[in-house]
Amino acid sequence: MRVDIVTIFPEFFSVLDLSLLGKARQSGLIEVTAHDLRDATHDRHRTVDDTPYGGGAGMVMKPEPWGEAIDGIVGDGASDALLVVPSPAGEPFTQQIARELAAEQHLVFACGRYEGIDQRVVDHYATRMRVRLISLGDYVLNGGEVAVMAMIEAAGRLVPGVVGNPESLVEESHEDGLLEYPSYTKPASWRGLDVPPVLLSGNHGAIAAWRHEQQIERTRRVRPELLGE
Ligand SMILES: CN1CCN(Cc2ccc(Cn3ccc4ccc(-c5n[nH]c(N)c5C#N)cc43)cc2)CC1
Repeated sequence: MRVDIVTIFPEFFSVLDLSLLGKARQSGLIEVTAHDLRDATHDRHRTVDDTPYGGGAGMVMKPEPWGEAIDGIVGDGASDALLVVPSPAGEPFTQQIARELAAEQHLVFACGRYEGIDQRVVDHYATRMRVRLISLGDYVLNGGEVAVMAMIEAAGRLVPGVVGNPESLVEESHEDGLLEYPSYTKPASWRGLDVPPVLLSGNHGAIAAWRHEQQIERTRRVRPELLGE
C-alpha cells in the first residue's frame, strides 16, 4: 500500500516511523510519504490561504497549491488512487471504512487547516478519481492531521502482514459489531480483585460463552444502538 499525505505540517507524521507502522514501512508493506503543501506555493510568503468569498470568519485554503501538490502525486489525468479528505462534514469513520481503506493500493490524504479547503479541490478531483470526505467524529478539530493519523493507524494495522498475529484482529471491538470483552492477565488476584474464575477453568467453551455474554452486556450498556436498541 502506498500512502501520500499532503499537509502544512509534514513533521506531524514523523511519529509514523515508530511502532507497528514503522516496521510495516521498513518491510515495504506500507510506503508513507508526507508532502509539504507549501512546497507547491511560489510566493515569498508561501501562502496557502486567503479570505473566504461571501465573507465569514477565518481563512480558506487556496485551490492552486492543492492542485499542484496532488497532481505531483497522481499525475494530471485519471487516477486509481483514492483521495481521502478529512472533514467535519464527512461520513463517520468506522471499522468498516478502515477495512475499505486497507484494501486500497494507493491512498492520498489531503489534510486541511484553517476553516477548510476551497470546495473546488474536491469537485475537481472527483472528476479524475474517487474522493471520500471522512469525519473522525462529531467534534471540531483544528485540522485534518489527527484524523489522518487515526485513519492510517486503523487501516494500516489491517493490511495483511502488518500485525504479526492476524487472529488478534478478529476479536476486537466493532470487528463483529459488538464491543470487545474485558481482558485479564497475571496475577490472578490484584488489590483484592480476582480474575473471573471461568477464565482460569480451562473450559474453552465456557470461556467463549462468557466472553460473548460480556460483549453483549458491555455493548448494551455503552452502545445500545449497535444492538439496534
Ligand atoms: C463555513 N464554515 C462553517 C464551519 N466550519 C467549521 C470548521 C472549523 C474548523 C475546521 C478546522 N479544519 C480544517 C480542516 C479540517 C479537517 C478536519 C477537521 C475535523 N474536525 N472534526 C473532525 N472529526 C474532523 C475530521 N476528520 C477539521 C478541520 C473545520 C471546519 C468552517 C467553515
